[in-house]
Amino acid sequence: MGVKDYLLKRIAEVGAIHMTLLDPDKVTAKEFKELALMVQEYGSDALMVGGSLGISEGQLDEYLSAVKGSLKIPVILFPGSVANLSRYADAVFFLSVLNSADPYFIVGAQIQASVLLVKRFRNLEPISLAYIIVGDGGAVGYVSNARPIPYDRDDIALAYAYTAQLMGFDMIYLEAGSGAREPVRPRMVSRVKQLVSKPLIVGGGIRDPEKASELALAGADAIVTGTIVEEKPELIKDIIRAVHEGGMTRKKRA
Ligand SMILES: CC(C)=CCC/C(C)=C/CC/C(C)=C/CC/C(C)=C/COP(=O)(O)OP(=O)(O)O
Ligand SMILES: O=P(O)(O)OC[C@@H](O)CO
Ligand SMILES: [Mg+2]
Repeated sequence: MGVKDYLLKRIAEVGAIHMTLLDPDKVTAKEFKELALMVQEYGSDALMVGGSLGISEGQLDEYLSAVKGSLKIPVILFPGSVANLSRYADAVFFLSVLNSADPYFIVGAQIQASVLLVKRFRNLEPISLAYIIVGDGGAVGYVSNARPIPYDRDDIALAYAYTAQLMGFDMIYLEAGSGAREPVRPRMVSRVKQLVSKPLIVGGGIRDPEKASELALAGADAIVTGTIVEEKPELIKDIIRAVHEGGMTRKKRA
């Protein structure tokens, strides 16, 4: 089974899945492996690997080849640039920053990456992703020259998300930015989810089980946490459980 189908299957089973984002720029290769195995043990459904700045192709190969074979959950690249590809991953989020003001981040980097995927990385499964930056925006908002959607403008988020669905993206990601002071608001998530049927990923600034559960209940199909596992790994077990419980509760209500 491909990675996209696996994610869809897990979403159907548990209502909402958890994905852990590890940034090779922030941890050593040894810590990377320990954290990846730890989140797998606690039930995280997939590992995303990326960062906005500071990762080289050689570093990705080194970190990922060291976990290949010992991880059962899929490794999905979350590239901050065309250089962030590695044959040791299972899939790549083929992302487009829909609300960037610079066409390079909407389609320019992607045409460069597409050639590499055909010529050098045939084993990577591309999963197209509409990446919509909200609120704080974090490093990714700055680097991709995004015009972040204000936290309270559900109507604009909805317009972007529905556009993404019409354009045929596999998945939609509402991103407040890594380490955001405030995550995307549950009301925005629930309004987008009411209209859009594509899997909805939510991330940025989610630091506790309560917020994770609230967003899963509001309609997030996948919750991403990154910074918390680097800073307070002891919290991750409860966050993963909260996502799955929130997802199951929403599924029962539906
Ligand atoms: C489609 C392919 C293969 C490449 C293009 C990739 C593009 C357009 C990237 C531009 C947008 C960008 C910078 C995305 C970064 C996504 C990401 C890894 C976010 C998480 O990083 P952060 O955590 O925000 O940043 P830190 O480095 O501060 O942790
Ligand atoms: O690091 P955090 O704040 O968990 O954000 C994760 C992810 O949404 C960033 O791309
Ligand atoms: Mg980060």
